Amino acid sequence: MAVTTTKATTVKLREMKQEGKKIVMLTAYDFPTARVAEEGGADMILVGDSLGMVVLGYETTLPVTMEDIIHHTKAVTRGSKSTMIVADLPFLSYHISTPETVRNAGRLIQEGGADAVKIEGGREVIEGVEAIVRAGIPVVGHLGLQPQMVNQLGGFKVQGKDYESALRIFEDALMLQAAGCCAIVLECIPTPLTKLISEHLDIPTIGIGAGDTADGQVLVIHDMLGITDRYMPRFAKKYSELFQEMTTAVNNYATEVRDSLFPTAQHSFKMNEDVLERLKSEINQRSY
Ligand SMILES: Nc1nc(=O)c2c([nH]1)NC[C@@H]1CN(c3ccc(C(=O)N[C@@H](CCC(=O)O)C(=O)O)cc3)CN21
Ligand SMILES: CC(C)C(=O)C(=O)O
Ligand SMILES: [Mg+2]
Repeated sequence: MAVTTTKATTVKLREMKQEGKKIVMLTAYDFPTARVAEEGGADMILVGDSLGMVVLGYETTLPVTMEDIIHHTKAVTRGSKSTMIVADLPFLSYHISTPETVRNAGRLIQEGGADAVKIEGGREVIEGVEAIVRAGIPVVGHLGLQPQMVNQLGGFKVQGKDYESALRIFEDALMLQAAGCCAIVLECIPTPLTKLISEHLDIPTIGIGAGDTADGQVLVIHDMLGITDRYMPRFAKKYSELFQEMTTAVNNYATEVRDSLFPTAQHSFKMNEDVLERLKSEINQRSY
């Protein structure tokens, strides 16, 4: 049975912040991860473009397309009925024009079945955010480390450490709230900056590598379950070692097959003795 009984909404998110209740967000990319996130009690699921890295094996999130996100969002919505689902707007889906931005955000809702969309960026995406919100689509902002900017940043690095960049992120957060965002993800910024932003906003902040001063937390499910054998960001905590567990299971299966220990009667099907005898004599008679 689902732990979360009522689906989080934009209104509920604000209430949770006011009541000091931390918001729990987790990524999911398919039916089983959505089931686990929902049954585990997440308030929100993010179909992140990180799927390009943890599911599709790319080096960055840049190759991820609208079709990829829609395809995976459909699987996630089939796996979770009572959790608010946010889908990432992928690279190039909101950079060309405002009409194209609204169209793409709308596709994530209409085709994917998401409840809200997330968009990376600050002042440069305000026009797009306002237009999406005007269409009735809840928007989550994303500041600090914006992985879609990796080639300009020269790597996945902590942001907002100096005065100028910290002030810029702070101002961008206020502008995103004014533009109608229902929450803002803060990625890889110093904890004191997260605190300042969270205190000055009415909408909740959701941190990843942003310390304990955000109004909620988000992690990539493959990181926290330990499903990946790739590098892990330092901020990601492993609550399980599933890659190791799954590899051991595969290894045990391989050994049992090679040693003829699997399958046993338990995993096999019987045939009526009479039927078998008739079959054997018929095969003999026809001399196959
Ligand atoms: N598996 C996975 N987990 C994530 O959290 C994640 C993704 N993929 N892909 C999209 C973005 C990219 N993210 C990342 C990826 C790597 C680091 C990382 O390695 N950071 C260094 C610090 C780098 C520095 O500041 O010098 C670290 O040691 O954590 C950080 C964020 C977060 N997101
Ligand atoms: C890291 C989170 C915030 C994200 O944007 C993603 O998973 O794509
Ligand atoms: Mg993302």
